[in-house]
Formats: sequence, C-alpha cells, structure tokens
Amino acid sequence: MGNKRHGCTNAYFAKKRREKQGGNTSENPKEDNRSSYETTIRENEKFLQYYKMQNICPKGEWDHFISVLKSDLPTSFRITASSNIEAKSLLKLVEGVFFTDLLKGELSDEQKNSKPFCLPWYPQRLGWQLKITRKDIRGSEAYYRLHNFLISETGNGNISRQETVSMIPPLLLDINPSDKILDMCAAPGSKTAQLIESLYSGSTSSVPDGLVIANDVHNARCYMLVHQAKRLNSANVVITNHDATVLPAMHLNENGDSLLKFDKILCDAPCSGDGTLRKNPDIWTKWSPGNANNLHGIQFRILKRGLELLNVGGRLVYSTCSLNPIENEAVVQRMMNEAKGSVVIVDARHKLAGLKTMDGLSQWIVVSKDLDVYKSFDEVPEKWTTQIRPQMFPLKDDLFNLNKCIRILPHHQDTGGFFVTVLEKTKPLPWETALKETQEENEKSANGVEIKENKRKPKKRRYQGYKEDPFVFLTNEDPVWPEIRDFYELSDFPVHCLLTRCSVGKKKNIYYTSSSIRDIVKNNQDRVKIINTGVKTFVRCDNKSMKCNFRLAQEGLAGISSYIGSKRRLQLTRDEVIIILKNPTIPVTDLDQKTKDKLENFGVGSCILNMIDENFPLELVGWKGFSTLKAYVNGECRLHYLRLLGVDVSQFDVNKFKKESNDDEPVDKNGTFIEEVITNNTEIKEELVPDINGLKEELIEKS
Ligand SMILES: C[S@@+](CC[C@H](N)C(=O)[O-])C[C@H]1O[C@@H](n2cnc3c(N)ncnc32)[C@H](O)[C@@H]1O
Repeated sequence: MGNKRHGCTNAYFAKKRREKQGGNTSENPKEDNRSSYETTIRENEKFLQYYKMQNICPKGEWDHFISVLKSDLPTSFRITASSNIEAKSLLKLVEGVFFTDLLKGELSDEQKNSKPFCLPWYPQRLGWQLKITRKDIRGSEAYYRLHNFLISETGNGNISRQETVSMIPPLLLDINPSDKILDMCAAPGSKTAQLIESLYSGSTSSVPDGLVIANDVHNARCYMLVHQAKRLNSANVVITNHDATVLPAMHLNENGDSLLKFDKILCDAPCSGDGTLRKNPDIWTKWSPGNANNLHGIQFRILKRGLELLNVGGRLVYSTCSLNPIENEAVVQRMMNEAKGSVVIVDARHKLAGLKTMDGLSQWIVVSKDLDVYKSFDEVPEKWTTQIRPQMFPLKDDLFNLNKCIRILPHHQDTGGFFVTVLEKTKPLPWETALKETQEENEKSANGVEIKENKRKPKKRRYQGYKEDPFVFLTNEDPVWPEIRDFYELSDFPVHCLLTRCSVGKKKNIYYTSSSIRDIVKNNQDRVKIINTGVKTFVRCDNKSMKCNFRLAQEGLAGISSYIGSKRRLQLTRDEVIIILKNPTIPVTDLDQKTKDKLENFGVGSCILNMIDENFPLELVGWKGFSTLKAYVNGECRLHYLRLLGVDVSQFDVNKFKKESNDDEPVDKNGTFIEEVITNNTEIKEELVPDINGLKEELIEKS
C-alpha cells in the first residue's frame, strides 16, 4: 500500500447526508443546529419488552444496559496499521502530543474524566476510545487541535474514525499477506479498510500476493468504498457491485475452468441495526420485532453464498450490529444445520483479551410483529408464516456450540452492541459434493463431451447505476509505454498490470494493480459489475520541458518505486526534506552542495525524493524545475510528513473558535501556502500546479 492519498471527501459526504435529511448544511459551527438527535425520543416499549424476554442481558444489569443504550456513543479511532514505521510514529504523536496537550487545557470536570484509553484487545496499541462524543470534540475549543488532527489524518488515510465494536470482525479473520479476501457487504467500508491494512501489515513486499474484493449491492454505496480504498492506495483491491446472495464465482483464467475461492470472507450482513441505537437514535422510533424476522432470510442466503465461495480450511466471520438472536444465532444455527458437519464455530474470544463479551444464546423466543410469542412453527398463524420461518426456532439442544458466538453489550465497555461469529469450513458443503457428483456423471454420460457448470452461458444481468468506463490493460506495444519505461528506467516492470479507463483518445491517468487483481478484472468484466480498481501511478502532464508525458503520482509510488532506476532519484537529507515540505518550491541554490552537484545533470521533470534515514525511509514524488525543486504532494500530505518528522505544525492549525477574530493576523508564506492547498484541495488544482509552475519557470529562465 502506498503513501496514503491526500484529499478528503468525508466532509462532502457528511454535507450531502445532512442535505438529504433536510438538516443544516452549514460548515460554520456556530450555525450548526444538529439538534434533531437530541430531540429524538429514546423510548420504545416493545423494544424493552422484547429484549427482556430474550434474556440478552444479565438481570441485575438491565437498568444500566438501557441507560447506556439511551446515551450518545463515545468517539473511537484507530491508527492505520499498514506501514509499521508510520503507525508507530503517529502513535507516538497521538500519545505524546495530542493527548498530553488535551489534558493540559482548561477542562471541565467531566472533560477531565474523559481521558483517552487504548483498546487493550486492538493490536499494537493502535485502537483508541475517548469518553466523549464526536459532537463534544467538534463543539469544544479544548479539543480543536485534536479535532483538526483527526480530520486531517483521516482524510489522508492515516487514521480511521470507526466505532469500537466495528473494529472486531476483521481482527478475527487472522489475515496473512497472501490471503484472498472477500468482503461481501462492504459499504461504507470501514472494515474493508482494516482488511486491506492487514494484508500489508504482515507483508515484506510493497505489493502483497493477497487481494481484497469489496462488494456491495447498492451502486451508490459502492462509491463510498471507492473513497475508502483510495485513501489507502492499494493495488490489491477490486470493488464490485453485486447481490451477495448470488455473487458469481470469479474466473481466474480466460477458459473459466479455474474458479476463485477465498481464504477469508467477511459477511457483515445488512441488519436491523439496534446495536447502533447510541449512534443512530432514530432507530428507537422505527424499531419493531418484525424487522428482524424480515431480515433473517437474506442474512442466511448471504452467509450461505459466502460459505460456498470459501476454500476448505478457510475462515468466514459473520457479524451484525444487531442485538436480535433472530438475525444472529438463528441465522448461524440454520446454516450449521444445513452444512451437516462441514462447518464449525471457532472460539475466538482469546483474540479479544481484555474485552468483556457474552456467550451466544442457545435459546431464544420467536415473536410476530405484535409481540405474540410462538414456541414452535406449528403454533404460528398462517398470516405470519411468510415472516416467521421454521428454521428461526432454537433447537432443544445446542448441537453446534452456539455459545462460542460472541455478543457485546453496550454497557460493558461503553460501546455499541454487536454480534460476531467465526466459522471454519472443514470440508465441502453437502450440496457442493452433490453438485460435483452430478457434474461428473453428466461428463461421463456425454461420452467425452465436456459439460461444465461454469461454461454455461451466463444470464444477461441488468446493472444499476452508471455504466463504468472499461478497464483497459496496457501491453508492451502500447504507444505510451516506451517513453515511460525509458524516462523512469523501469526494468522488469509488469507493464500488463498498468491500466487506463479509456479505450480511445489520450490516456490521462494510468493505474497500477497487482497481477492477481489484473487477472480477476480481465476475466470477469462481463460477469460482475466492477466499479473500481488500481492505484493512480502515472498522470499525464504534457510539460514540454520533460522528456516524458507522464509524471509520477504520490499515490502509486510505493507500488512501483522498486522498479525505478537511479536516473530519476534524488537522495536528500532530513533537513532538506523538511525545507522542501515547508515550502511550495525551493531554489536549487538553497540545497546542500552534494544535492546541487547531482542536480547539475538532472533533467527537468518528475522524480523521486528519497530521504536518507534508516529509521524512517521516506519517499516523495518531486518535481525538478530548471532551477528549483519541489515536493509534488498536497498540503495534507505535507503536514502529515512534517508531523512525523517531528516538526511543530501547530501554526497551521486553524482554531475555528478564534478564526473570526484572527482573520487580520498575518500568516507566514508557508502557512498561507499549506492552508491554501488544504482548503482548496482538489485533484484539478494539483494537476494544474506543475504546468503553471513549469511554465512560469520556463518564462523566468528564458527572460
Ligand atoms: C452493515 S452494512 C455493512 C457495513 C460495512 N461492512 C462496514 O464496516 O462499513 C451492510 C451493507 O450490506 C449491503 N447489502 C444489503 N443487501 C445486500 C446484498 N444482498 N448483497 C450485498 N450487499 C448487501 C448494504 O448496502 C450495506 O451497505
């Protein structure tokens, strides 16, 4: 995974969401009237009756459970784990600067009790929870530096603000860098991001062998996945848009005689979401026991398809943010019953040391939406038999060790409610074996004529949403390849892993994927709707002074850097990198003599700036002008690296509470520059900057 992308659209999504909800769209905190949640009535008599009957909470804890459910959710976040060195440096900064700072400020008694704490079960101390809500952080001056920091580092993928319990499922998948992973219901993608990070965190290669396919049935929500994946700059991800209950097995080659099976699958199913009542209080008014009954069927079908796509020996995690056994244990029990011993429930609690959990239920009640309780399917009146299914009832004995399922109750750790189960496939599912036998018989009876399931003509599918541009992979014969290859001295580079999104006309961006992702995209474009893949690696810049029409993109640098020769590399000292990051452009004359010497015969154009530091290897895309050098990265990225290099960047922190009164204060040249790039941080601007600068430089030097 490359250096993370810099450009935040979180605010955009939040604004759109508020617009849709008819709420305030203002970015000014003083005008912010997000009070609708405060006025939501957090009561529902049926909810209380139902869960009392379900016995999901120990009797003496009921009142505590309900009072916590009615309160707002605290903030939690995790530091991106894909690059160990960066994660460690950021952690040092979080613990050493922001939290210490925070506790030094003028705090109310309540705020003093809100000391951040590290989630004991999250690896490498990278998961954190604060005893304050997001609203508190947004609305209090004492937290403005932390708030700015979280927003800036979230935008460029170094931090993810994620609900504590939602961090659990990916951890239980035990991911290795070579794993083929499927995220069946992935949007908006916080767990997908964790899956991608896990692929990289154990890998010694900048492009691991494994892959992540992130899928969601809702076309619009798939673009949230695109946003998530882009923050992480991974060449190992594909985003697909398909109904997970009938997700086709992907072809690994052109003949379609080799199908992709996954080593790890996350099935984070659509659910009634009553575990998220603290975050989404409007669920209080909408809640009905009928919702769970209506979801049970689709949850089961998604889980079943997941197990079909799983390798024998592979692991699947089924999770929901619902407290309801009909969506949880009943789904798992039904699946275990059909799997007939080919799947086992794994006890994974030891992976969550320090987290208080409850055992899965082995007995529960089944009710209609009017809260009438039925002990067996025979008692269910006909009018409810489409909603209540026989498989929803608990078996008399717990034949499948449902107690190994994991429940998390909100009041135990001040979190949301959650359900998670780890399943392992120990042999083919009974119907997979039967299918294989029928297939073999068909083959025999056809007397040598091969009839293969996967060779049948696929049904024509109607796709929703935009028609995506094609994914066109480059070949050695592509007209743009020789100039790129020669300019960057790319040796042994897998050119067939580069792709564009246009089949005719000038190529603008060139993306890079791992070779397994390339095979999947090439062989399945007609069968599954592929929304996005690849990390931006080369960008057309048409600068006449450069001998190649494509510059490097910071996003894709980590993936291809090892292939690039020495001609376009510059070794810089730590101090030089700091100066370059602090300034928009610097004259070559300001650099060390060694660098000046090297730059004498260094052609104009895109290059790699390598910082010489064993403990913190840093690579940036740079631009060598006629007599200047600059880092070709945006403002957030500059701030990030300056922070990691120990530079105090507090001068760039905008205190929105004081902003109006400070408007007249002069800001130094660097401050203005960085702030400008952050606030106007658009791709278009980034694309334009070098050309304008190149042009300016050319003019200045010519005159
Ligand atoms: C609980 S959310 C997933 C949250 C996500 N895993 C995360 O951590 O950000 C459930 C998702 O399932 C999707 N979904 C619903 N039905 C689906 C189906 N039949 N196939 C695939 N996805 C589905 C919804 O669009 C929704 O995005």
